[in-house]
Amino acid sequence: MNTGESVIEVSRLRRRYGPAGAAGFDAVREISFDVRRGELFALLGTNGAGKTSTVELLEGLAPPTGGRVRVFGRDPYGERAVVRPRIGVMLQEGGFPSGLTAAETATMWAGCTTGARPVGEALELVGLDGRRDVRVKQLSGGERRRLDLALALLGRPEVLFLDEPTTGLDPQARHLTWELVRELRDGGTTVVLTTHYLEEAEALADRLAIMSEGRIAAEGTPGEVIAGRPSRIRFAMPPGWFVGDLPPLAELGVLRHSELPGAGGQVELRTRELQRTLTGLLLWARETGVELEGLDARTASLEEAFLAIAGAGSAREEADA
Ligand SMILES: Nc1ncnc2c1ncn2[C@@H]1O[C@H](COP(=O)(O)OP(=O)(O)OP(=O)(O)O)[C@@H](O)[C@H]1O
Repeated sequence: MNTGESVIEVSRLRRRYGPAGAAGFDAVREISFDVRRGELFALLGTNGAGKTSTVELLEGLAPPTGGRVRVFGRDPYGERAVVRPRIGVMLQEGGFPSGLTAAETATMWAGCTTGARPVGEALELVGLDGRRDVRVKQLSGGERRRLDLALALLGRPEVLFLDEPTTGLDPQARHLTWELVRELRDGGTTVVLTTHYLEEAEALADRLAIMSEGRIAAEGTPGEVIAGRPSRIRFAMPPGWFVGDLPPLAELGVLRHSELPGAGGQVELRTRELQRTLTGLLLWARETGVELEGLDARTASLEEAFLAIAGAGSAREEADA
């Protein structure tokens, strides 16, 4: 359903807290990206990277300090009355009176929503139809998250903002939420997701951006973001054999190798040419009759890419470059 048309356009966006000068803080530093209609776009980053500060600008909750944001071609802050009815926002902890039931909460929220879908339908979408008469305070944490999602869906939004939608959900409820989000996306809803679960981004996102210190450090499809990271090969050398016995590693395309401490001759190789390195290694093993125990080869995961890009693993990964 991605039509190529941009529904969110962000250009050199800035957000600063506090006064100009050293006393203030630049949380969002000239970031640019587009989100296309029908696409699921994930915003990732470590704590404090600037995700919430960015999303709040997209939702029209605050004006940017600089740059430009457009949703449906409109200014979400200056033209909030036009933009707000077309977006759905799943808040972290909706903050509703906990004495109300799930259905009463949704009914109250529907009263503030233009063209709201029936409350029963919204609760059914998130699998809470059987819990409609339960008070919010008696819902589990995961059920409350799903109620937050039901409220965001009441207005049949064209653009849905999901902030950590599966935090506190058990694996089954998480997968149900993923299915629902996919169905919404397949039905044409544009979704902007912030999450700390990298497997969630990998499972759902058409494209993603990784924020670090207020900037976008990487952007693209999950495959594109991962592609730049080296793959990993692990095995154990049999007794009496050493890394120095392997063919020249640089000729096999190995960027870096390490011998894992205390792990019985475990060797780890990093390569951007997995097939070439692996072929060379296996040919050598056949020629010498060596058994590479526990041989394991894998392409980088989004988590590895994230750790490298967002900084936590930067020093080590820079050595690969
Ligand atoms: N109202 C505020 N006043 C001053 N600084 C703020 C304010 N809100 C956020 N910040 C700072 O801006 C930076 C970005 O915060 P933000 O909440 O956008 O990050 P985030 O990526 O959403 O983090 P998290 O994953 O922890 O939710 C942080 O350093 C934070 O301390």
